Amino acid sequence: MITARGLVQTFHTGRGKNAKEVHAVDGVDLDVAEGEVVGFLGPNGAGKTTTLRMLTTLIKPTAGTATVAGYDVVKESVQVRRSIGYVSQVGSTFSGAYAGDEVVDHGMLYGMSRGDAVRRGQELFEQLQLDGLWKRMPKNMSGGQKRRLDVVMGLIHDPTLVFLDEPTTGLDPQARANLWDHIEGLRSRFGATVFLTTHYLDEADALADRIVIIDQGRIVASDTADNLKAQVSGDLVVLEVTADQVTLAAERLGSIADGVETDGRRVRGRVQRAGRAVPGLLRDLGSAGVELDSIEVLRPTLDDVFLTLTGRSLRDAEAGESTDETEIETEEVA
Ligand SMILES: Nc1ncnc2c1ncn2[C@@H]1O[C@H](COP(=O)(O)OP(=O)(O)OP(=O)(O)O)[C@@H](O)[C@H]1O
Repeated sequence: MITARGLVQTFHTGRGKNAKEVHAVDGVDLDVAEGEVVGFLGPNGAGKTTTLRMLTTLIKPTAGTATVAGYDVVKESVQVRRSIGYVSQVGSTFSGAYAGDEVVDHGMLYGMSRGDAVRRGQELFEQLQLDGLWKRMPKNMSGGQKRRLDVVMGLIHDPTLVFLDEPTTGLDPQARANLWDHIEGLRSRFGATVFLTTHYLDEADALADRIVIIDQGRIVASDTADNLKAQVSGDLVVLEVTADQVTLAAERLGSIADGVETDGRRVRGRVQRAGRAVPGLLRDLGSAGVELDSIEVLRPTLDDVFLTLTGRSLRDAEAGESTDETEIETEEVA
């Protein structure tokens, strides 16, 4: 459904001695199969939206090639646009009209008849729990309702491939969970292929069959969440013991764990497949005379994966990015 080879997007910002090249996307290869739900994960400024904008034909790649739904993003951009749904980060509704009218107009832009657009629009309103809001202006909707309306706009023409750019950013937890259900339904009910960007780890974890991680314009990993976690981290085992047993506990944990650290009465270390290793560890601790106050086993998170791959945590990576933003003067390519 999506194939990209060596995709590059270089922005030129500033003028004169302030001129600067921003390598927003720096050689991205992607393969997304039909029916897959792929989560495109990375910190702010990693290049997610720029990649998406190239794949949805909104900007031309500086270099590299991509086909989407079988069409070349540069030479056959019209066909690409007809084949995809796109829910942008900023949303696509114009707040001065009724929601239903906007949706119908949008469908007609894709060549649907008014009758079909109304029928499909009403169906989607119902499925996305927007019933009763057909004659409401988007500006009078809640954030969650507006976001779901964006999703309706992206789906009105029944695309088999849907791009969602940070679909749940800014939503409260309940609205997020609700939208997750709908995104899951895109595949289960409509058989759609879904490519979504996010910087929420739990979102990628919950929704995606496969996670592609991008950092500084380059893909640093691509696999299922489970495989990514299994490859890089091991589970974190945390023991709590009395102060006089910390050294002994650390020594015993050290026999099966990497990177053992102590912190007050806590001893922690990373253990491969802790589920299998912990019973033996408990016996070992028992025979060494260590009495445990508690033991906790924490499965690795995608943040651990990111940390292992890049040496930074996703949150730190984001904090580091924000100062850059103000310097940038926009100069789009296409
Ligand atoms: N039109 C533009 N002109 C100049 N620089 C740009 C432009 N668009 C994006 N950039 C820069 O390119 C880099 C990648 O931006 P992009 O929006 O693709 O990141 P992102 O991963 O989608 O981030 P976010 O999660 O914040 O949306 C950033 O450094 C950004 O500031």
